Amino acid sequence: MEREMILEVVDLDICFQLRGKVLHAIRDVSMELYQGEILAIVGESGSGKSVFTKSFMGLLDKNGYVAGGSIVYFGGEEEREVNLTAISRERDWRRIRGHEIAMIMQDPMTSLNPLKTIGSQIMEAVLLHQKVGRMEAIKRTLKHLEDVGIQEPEKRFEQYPHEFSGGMRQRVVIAIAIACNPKILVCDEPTTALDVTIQAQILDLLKELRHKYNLSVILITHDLGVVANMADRVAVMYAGDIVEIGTSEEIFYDPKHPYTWALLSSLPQAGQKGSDLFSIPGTPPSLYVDIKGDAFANRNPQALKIDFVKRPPYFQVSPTHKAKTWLLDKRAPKVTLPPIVEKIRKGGLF
Ligand SMILES: Nc1ncnc2c1ncn2[C@@H]1O[C@H](COP(=O)(O)OP(=O)(O)OP(=O)(O)O)[C@@H](O)[C@H]1O
Repeated sequence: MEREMILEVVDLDICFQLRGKVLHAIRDVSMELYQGEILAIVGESGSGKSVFTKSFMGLLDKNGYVAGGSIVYFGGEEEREVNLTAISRERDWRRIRGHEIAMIMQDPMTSLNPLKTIGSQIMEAVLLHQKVGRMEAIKRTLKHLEDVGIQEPEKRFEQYPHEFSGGMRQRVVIAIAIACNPKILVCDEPTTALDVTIQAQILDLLKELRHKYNLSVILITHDLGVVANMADRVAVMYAGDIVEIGTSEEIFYDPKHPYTWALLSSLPQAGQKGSDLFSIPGTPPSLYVDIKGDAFANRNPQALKIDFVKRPPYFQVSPTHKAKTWLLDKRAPKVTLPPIVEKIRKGGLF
């Protein structure tokens, strides 16, 4: 089946000006997002996940700017293409933000107004984005509350955010996002602040809603474990670049980039104690200087000579899978896979 593209990013570069220096946060990134899919973006803190997705909504901090490349959105009114990188006026961003592309942040309290009932906050979004009258807006608000799994919606409508638990608040934030009728929902670490069991419920809810509302979901997380049962595709981000992208199966069972191996190796395994957990040695390179070669080379025990000299291009592994690593070059030597990667390949972990 032909998948319909909803967003296409080509050769995107994003920089920040800071105290007279330039930080190159997103380095030449290309990516496609398809209608109705869940794409997870995983990577360590500082790898650029938030900056990348904020650029789709005109939410970069004031000292940030797109230095090159394009972001094209295909779902605009009357299916018009919109070049998001060409938007500069706040008024034009407001037509996209929320309405076409909505975002859910880690801490629901930052997006809720503590002084307004949750019903009125969802209803505001309905009135603004769904162009209906008051009575219909109330009906739809109650329906959205039900859709996000909040029971007794009539009673809950009148309550304030402090009367909700953390997980319930996140459901309210999701209801507000849904009420804006977006085609893309960006979820930035939506469950990090929640208990493990609640985390799973929120992720299940997102899975359910993407079908109900035909949403494309971008799930940002630093935890590869979260995405195993959730995402259709996974993009692995390192030092401002997507170094590997593929279907969930491909990333978990046939990963190619040493950074993806390292992320998989740091997943907690059954029976492991805190001190046994593997953490990736070293630190990512500074984004203030031009990075030579493969940005992961200095942390990669199996790095080749060329990794320190020349940036790898994408090597296509399958029609849906590609990775930027010289190990995929025909001339590269065979290397041994880390034990956990071998174990997962043999079906030992998921
Ligand atoms: N306003 C800013 N000025 C300067 N640098 C910035 C600014 N905002 C972000 N950065 C830098 O851009 C890089 C990418 O940051 P980003 O927040 O996207 O990372 P992340 O992968 O989302 O991390 P986390 O998981 O911690 O949220 C980091 O080096 C960060 O310090």
